[in-house]
Amino acid sequence: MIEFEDVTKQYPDGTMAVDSLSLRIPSNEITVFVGPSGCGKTTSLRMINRTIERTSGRISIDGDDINAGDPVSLRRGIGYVIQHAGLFPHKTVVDNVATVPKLLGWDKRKTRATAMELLERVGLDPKLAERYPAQLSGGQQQRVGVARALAADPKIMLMDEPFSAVDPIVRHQLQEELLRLQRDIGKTIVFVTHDIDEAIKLGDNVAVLKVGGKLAQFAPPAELLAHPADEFVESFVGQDRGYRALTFREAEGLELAPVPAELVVDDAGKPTGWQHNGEVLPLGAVFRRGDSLRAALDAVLTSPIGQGVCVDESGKALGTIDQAGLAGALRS
Ligand SMILES: Nc1ncnc2c1ncn2[C@@H]1O[C@H](COP(=O)(O)OP(=O)(O)OP(=O)(O)O)[C@@H](O)[C@H]1O
Repeated sequence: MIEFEDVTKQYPDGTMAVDSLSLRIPSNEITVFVGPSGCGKTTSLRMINRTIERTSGRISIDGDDINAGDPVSLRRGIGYVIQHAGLFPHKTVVDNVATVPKLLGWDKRKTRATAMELLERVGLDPKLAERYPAQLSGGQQQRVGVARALAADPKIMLMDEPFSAVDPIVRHQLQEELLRLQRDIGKTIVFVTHDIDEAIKLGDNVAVLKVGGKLAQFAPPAELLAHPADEFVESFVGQDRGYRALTFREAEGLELAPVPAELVVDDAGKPTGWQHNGEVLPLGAVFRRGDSLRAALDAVLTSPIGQGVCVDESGKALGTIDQAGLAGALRS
């Protein structure tokens, strides 16, 4: 656990960047700092690896004050990923990833094997290993940045707007991959973003900060959406928070109607489209039992006849739900 106790950062020009911040960041989970520009997210993050020193208060990792030891050994246990990846332009991809293991004096073969394994883990083709950063796309560079931060197997990863500089589709992929990776590696991740959707998607817990570096709310995303602590949080999470909250409600309990005759299925029972007025219309999105109500709503909205199809793990149609059925579930 990383604990902030009454932590303040005032820059020499008098700017109060972080004001009496107290919170507990649980181990092996993703905690997101979110808030408008200038609210002190980056300052809070960088105080954890002491690239910015706090003015007062205490920050501890598993009970030990981070100021007790020297910053260099502190940083050895903390990976750091930044916007634009911050890769060394004159080093190849594999050498970028191997930076910290080399500094730690690992033998060459182990270093290279670890670097190659990590590239694969973050979804990069090993063929890219000998390229230079400028020869990669923005999304690929970010993946290398994540691999580099993981190279020395740190317990903690600090990520400062790591996906902000890439287009929305790549950003979505990187978010999905971070969640997949986290299921395997279970690091303590502290992630900074100004994007509330990203915070809600990635965070096990979300800290909403206000300008002046004050903590407005610290809660799991579902709680933030259902019970914003004040008007600031309410306006920050947005007017469509009710819709977003559907992400956290499962489609498990929906009462499905039997598969209708108009649904076209293949030999394996997988739906392929809708028979309607003599033509076959596209299917639209489908959802699974374990998906969220948001996925079920999406299936209803994208179906050409307003019927969302629920499928099992093998993709076989189980039944359907329409707007009325969904509305009933939303009210309950
Ligand atoms: N070195 C510095 N000297 C003086 N003020 C600073 C310094 N660095 C940051 N600040 C100020 O501290 C406040 C918090 O900055 P910080 O970078 O932590 O915010 P942020 O929430 O990460 O912002 P953004 O989303 O725009 O990156 C801002 O008012 C900023 O201008």
